[in-house]
Amino acid sequence: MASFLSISPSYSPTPRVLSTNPTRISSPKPFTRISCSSDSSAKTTTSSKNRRPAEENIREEAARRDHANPDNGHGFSACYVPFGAPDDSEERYSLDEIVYRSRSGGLLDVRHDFSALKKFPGSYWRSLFDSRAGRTTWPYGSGVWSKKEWVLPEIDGDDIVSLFEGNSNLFWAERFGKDHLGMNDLWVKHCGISHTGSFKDLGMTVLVSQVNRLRRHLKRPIVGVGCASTGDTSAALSAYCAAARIPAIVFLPADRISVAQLVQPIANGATVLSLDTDFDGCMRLIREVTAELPIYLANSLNSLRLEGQKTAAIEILQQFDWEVPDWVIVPGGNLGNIYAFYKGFEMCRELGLVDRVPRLVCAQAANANPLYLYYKAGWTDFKPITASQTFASAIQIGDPVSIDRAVFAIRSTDGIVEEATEEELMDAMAQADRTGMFACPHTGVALAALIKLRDRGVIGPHDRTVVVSTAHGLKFTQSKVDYHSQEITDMSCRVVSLIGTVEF
Ligand SMILES: Cc1ncc(COP(=O)(O)O)c(C=O)c1O
Ligand SMILES: N[C@@H](CCOP(=O)(O)O)C(=O)O
Repeated sequence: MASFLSISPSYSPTPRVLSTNPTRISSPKPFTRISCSSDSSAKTTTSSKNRRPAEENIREEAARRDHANPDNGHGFSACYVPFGAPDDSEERYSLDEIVYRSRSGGLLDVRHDFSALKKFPGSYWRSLFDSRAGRTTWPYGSGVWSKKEWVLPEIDGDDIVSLFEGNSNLFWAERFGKDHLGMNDLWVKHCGISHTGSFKDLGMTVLVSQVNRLRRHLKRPIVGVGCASTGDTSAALSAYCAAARIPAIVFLPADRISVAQLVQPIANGATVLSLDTDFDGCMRLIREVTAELPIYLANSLNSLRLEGQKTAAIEILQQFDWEVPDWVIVPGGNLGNIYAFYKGFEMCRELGLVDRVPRLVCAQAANANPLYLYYKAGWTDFKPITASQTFASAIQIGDPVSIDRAVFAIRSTDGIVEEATEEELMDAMAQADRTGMFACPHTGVALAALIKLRDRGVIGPHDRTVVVSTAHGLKFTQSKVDYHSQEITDMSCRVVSLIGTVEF
């Protein structure tokens, strides 16, 4: 397999543009990095053992680089449109507007100007993204901002709030695939190896950067950013807001998130409200609060988040050297992420980086399965449910805001929705741990769905399959303690590891 971090030995920040139509793509002069020595605008300095003057930081260096190359924009742009709107829809909003819903009350989507992006062939984008991967150049060292032109093309690098998120591990799950599934090409995309321990960092860097732009640059009177959360969105929001000196407020369902998750926003100095309701109740409340007060909404109802999350899909293709896997399995709750994956894959197809998209599987806990029920009913008559308690507590959601986005993603990829009972997800998680993982229960849901699809022969032994691990197991240790202590009512805990003390 190709290494994700492999940079061509003759690394050049100006990728070679292969074009069959040189007139359309004439001298794109893309993203040139200016070396300090040749840049007359650089400050004079006493020492310059690195590529930039000693007193300059990487943000300032990037600003100088952009200042010296004002044509780097290439006219890339994006705006909000109603979700599913035709290309010529007149309803559209600047990303600098504060708007979460279309005129008819439906979802919004961020739409990029594909005619501008298509001026460059897929080979150009592939080599541009590859040249930036895993480096430390501001802001492209981030896995999200390495795809800046496809994310928020117009934001100034100076407004970006990044903790160099993304570039997460995609590893070959050799033993789990072999021992439990008879598979030889099973992979885990570990989005939980991340700054706050979940994939939410990918979307939050984008949303908080845009808020930073609105506050600093455009002087909008936004007093803070708020979200409802089952524990991961709140952690990511708090971290990015703390990094940017922006106040954050988080609404959490009392007693339904792990201690590790709860302590994250507290440590980051966010205002934490623990409410006597479930996630869906917290979501209703934050929507009311953000409609009334100058507090910006950070949940994935806000389509900006998905622009960051979609980069995990692009990264998977990049890590496979732009080969497309057959299946990608994503645990679903509020259902923004399954659409984000679809969008990332589909953009790569439409812009010529790859020639097809993988089939998507959305995996839900049986105790919180509104999408699964809808799928089983042949997509007729969606009914929100009251989700029951599940060890996969971050997806205990009965009324997902992105239901329409998820249906679109599944239908467009000939996808599947599967569910996992508590016993199935906990056993799958424990089995995975025995093969060297330390999976979270949500990843257990995805693995349990995979086991079922293999048992039914839907996924073949040689199908290249990616399971998306959405959070780090260390955030959910109590579920593992309960399992291995065999303290769970009505669960046989058949993959238990004995816990005991030995006296010497
Ligand atoms: C760890 C984890 N996995 C999966 C999900 C599901 O993602 P989505 O809500 O985008 O469906 C969430 C949050 O909802 C989560 O926190
Ligand atoms: N699991 C999420 C639930 C909220 O989802 P969001 O993507 O709409 O923010 C969480 O961690 O809060």
